[in-house]
Amino acid sequence: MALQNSGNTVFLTEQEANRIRITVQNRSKKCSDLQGTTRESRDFKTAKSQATGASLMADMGGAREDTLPALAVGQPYLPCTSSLEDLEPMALADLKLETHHRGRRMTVKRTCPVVVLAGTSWTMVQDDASETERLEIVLHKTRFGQDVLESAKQFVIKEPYFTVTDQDEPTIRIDHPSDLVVSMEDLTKSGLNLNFEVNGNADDSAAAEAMAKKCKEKGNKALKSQELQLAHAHYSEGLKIARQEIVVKSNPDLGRDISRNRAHVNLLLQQFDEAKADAEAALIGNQDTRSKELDSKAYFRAASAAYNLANYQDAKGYIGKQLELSPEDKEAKAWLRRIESRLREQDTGKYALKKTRATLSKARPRADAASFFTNTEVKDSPGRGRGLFATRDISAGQIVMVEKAFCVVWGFESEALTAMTYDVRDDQIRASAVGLAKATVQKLLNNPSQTEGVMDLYGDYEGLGKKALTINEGVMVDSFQVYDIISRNAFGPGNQYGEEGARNASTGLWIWAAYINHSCVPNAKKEYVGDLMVLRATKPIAEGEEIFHSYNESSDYEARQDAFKTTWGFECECALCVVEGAEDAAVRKKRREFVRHAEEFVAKEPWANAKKLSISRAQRLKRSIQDTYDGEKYKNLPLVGIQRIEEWLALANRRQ
Ligand SMILES: C[S@@+](CC[C@H](N)C(=O)[O-])C[C@H]1O[C@@H](n2cnc3c(N)ncnc32)[C@H](O)[C@@H]1O
Repeated sequence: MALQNSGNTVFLTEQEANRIRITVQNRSKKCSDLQGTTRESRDFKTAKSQATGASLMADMGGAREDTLPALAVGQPYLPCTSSLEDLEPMALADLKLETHHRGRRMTVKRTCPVVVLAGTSWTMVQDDASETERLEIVLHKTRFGQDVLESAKQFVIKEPYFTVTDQDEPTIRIDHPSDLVVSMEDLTKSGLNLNFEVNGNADDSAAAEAMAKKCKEKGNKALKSQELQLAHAHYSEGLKIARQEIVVKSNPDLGRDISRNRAHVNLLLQQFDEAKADAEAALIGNQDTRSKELDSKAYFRAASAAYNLANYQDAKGYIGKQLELSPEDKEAKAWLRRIESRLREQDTGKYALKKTRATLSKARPRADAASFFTNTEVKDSPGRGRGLFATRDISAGQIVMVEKAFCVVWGFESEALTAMTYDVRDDQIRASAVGLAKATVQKLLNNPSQTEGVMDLYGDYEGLGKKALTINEGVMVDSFQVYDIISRNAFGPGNQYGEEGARNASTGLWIWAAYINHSCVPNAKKEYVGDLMVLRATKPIAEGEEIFHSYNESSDYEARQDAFKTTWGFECECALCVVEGAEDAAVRKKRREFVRHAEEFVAKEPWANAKKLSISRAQRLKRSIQDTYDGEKYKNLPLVGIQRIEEWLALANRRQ
């Protein structure tokens, strides 16, 4: 992840790095020693107090505002890809340490309050045989703003992974949120038998209809009190019955009504794929006034879902249909204008960026704008994997591409979290945007149609592959795969709304821009308007030429190479790095010193009221850096070391 835009470079002392490394390596060793060991039965009281003590110790580093929590990226493992009904039940007593219990599932009840820590949440659970164990959810502990473990009392764990914490505490550990199924029955407390017996007689159909109606009413009530998840659960329960043949035959509109209502809840929960499908399933198609009114509502919901999925053409189609049914609907007309603006941006690359910027604030940090990609295409870039290439000539200053972020987590949002991660696979410690990875997983769980776009991005770990895999309980998302992709493809949109530090840097994922490779002599530069990335050409780019931007703008050759190696896993061989790398290390050291003086000067001296004396000093500083460059070798290359002091001089001279 590139944190350079936020100005928050994360430094880790050798001592801290070693502490993280040793903790993780010790745990890995412990885990392999313990593999397959039979679990010891635990008495609830002692287990709970042991776990509490250990977890307090574990969170000490993570709870302080001025430190970054350290997390281990252990050996990744795949999420469960089987439906619940294809898994064999197991009991807590069957657990073996450091084992993934593939092909098994376990139903447990929460028996104590949830302990919520910086990166994890844990609680104690019990099975039917009254055995007790610790259950921990790592990072993905919240969903729809609520702690997952707190949201229910009963859970089904798919293919439980039984391991130990860094403090030697045995625990069932959940890394992939799709491996933890929150019991619907527990949420709705209805105790309904959803597999309604279909005997085809009238009594059965009346009873089934009554049951589905009851679910719908409960859903409506929950929606009214803003309990969205609960409303969704009731509607889903109702739909399971209303979509059974016996009810479809006797009351086809019931399923449509519930679908229409669930479409609304889905929009509020940002589950746009299901919102769209529900809205379509709600369509009646009759020409009476009531049906037209209801269909108009359904089309509006479908349009809203499509808009949020950036399918503006679909959104236009749905709104068009709505306007056929309700030609005077003012809201629909306003939406049509909005959608047409997005289509214009998408097709022409013409934006009202000043106006868009003016609409942004901390309360509304995301831009209402479309992406523009037609000047670019993804192609192979020899030695660099894939890259982005110009499909036409682009002049300097012109827009190359504009992209609305797939996901941004702003520093002031509760999800923002940067952690130091130690990856046992390549022995590297990195500052990772774990908050962004978590938000991305969440977004994919909510909208499986987006999976392929994200999973096709560059990463080292193949995980579940590129396609969304869906089973009865929903889509499966491989969290390790997402972390991997985020660490190679995320950028920082900068501190646009304040409240940002190393621990909570703003970070985002722009899928199309993620195909752009790095060069220290780039031909494009990115800027941000909220979560909109605008990439402009800094020099003329010819059709077919590769687009490059800079992942790290440091003027220090060693620091740059280190960042490329650690964060991005490559060695930069651009023209500038070739010349700089061939220089005597003593020359680079001298330049580094001068640049440091210049940076201190820029930080201390405001250019606005700069006196002649300060300007002369700045000129001297610039010259001293300039003199470290060999004019002949750097003839066509940027002198990156002088850029900051040059900017300062330009501003100060303009004021004179
Ligand atoms: C954001 S992705 C860029 C797209 C990527 N090349 C792909 O195939 O999807 C970042 C990764 O691209 C590769 N990369 C980017 N710039 C490079 C360069 N100048 N030289 C070699 N590899 C580069 C590195 O593997 C890096 O981790």
